[in-house]
Amino acid sequence: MRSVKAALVQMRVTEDKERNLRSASDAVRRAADAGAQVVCLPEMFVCPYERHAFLAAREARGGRIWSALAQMAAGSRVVLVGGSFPEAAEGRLYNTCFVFDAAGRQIARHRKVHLFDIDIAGGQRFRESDTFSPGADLTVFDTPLGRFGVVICFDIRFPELMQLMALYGAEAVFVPASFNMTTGPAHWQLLFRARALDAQIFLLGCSAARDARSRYVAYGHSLAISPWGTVLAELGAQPETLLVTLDLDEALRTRAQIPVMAGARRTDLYELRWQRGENLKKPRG
Ligand SMILES: NC(=O)CCC(=O)C(=O)O
Repeated sequence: MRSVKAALVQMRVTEDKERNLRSASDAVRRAADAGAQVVCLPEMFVCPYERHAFLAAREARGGRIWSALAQMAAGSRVVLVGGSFPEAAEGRLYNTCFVFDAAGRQIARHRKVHLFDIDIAGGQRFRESDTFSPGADLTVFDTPLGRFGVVICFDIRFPELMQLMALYGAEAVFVPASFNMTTGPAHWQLLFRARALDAQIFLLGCSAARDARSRYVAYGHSLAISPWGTVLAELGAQPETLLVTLDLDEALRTRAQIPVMAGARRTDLYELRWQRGENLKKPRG
């Protein structure tokens, strides 16, 4: 069995960037001490989920946040899916996740592809595109533990993205996230289970802990779903770290038994294709 121990850090996010970095670093260290090999942080783990906070916390690659993440990975000897932070680049801002190997080297970068613009009558309203530009990459990366993918929060609503990552060999996809109190109770678990089944992969969603005093209230409920659609573990709303062991061969077993992602697709009738595939590893057929 090719097993991987993963940790999802559902941390409390405050206005204080340095305090958030310390909380993240302590949690990564504790997760590594508990045996985690890959650790994921939440979307925007350095600042509250609000436009003014995004602007105040923005930094370039190589800055304080990026360097702190690299140190966390190297110091704890884990693969680190570094949540996300407002990345300043090319005169724009992106909602970006950097991934580091256990030596602290950057091995992937995902800029959120689908920006969170919703307007629900009597419920949550948000316009992420007022602040951020969208990314344009499908992010699949190799580690000594297996081939993984990363998307950010609202990206989970787009089944094509997860299926494409599965075609490009991802066995587990990490999702730094921050759902809210309108769509969280209604859609969070359902979306993760649906996407895990669509793509026949492990899906791991890592949210910030809920803070009822903040303007944007995160749902919490970080969770891990198997390629069979089973909820392996799910947290509540409080700060806590979820530890879960993934049997990566389950993705292959599931595909062999129900060949949705392995042979049964009618590619003579329809096609699933990443338009900018030149930088990606070969798809699995
Ligand atoms: N931060 C986000 O992208 C939130 C996505 C969300 O809440 C949703 O319903 O989708």
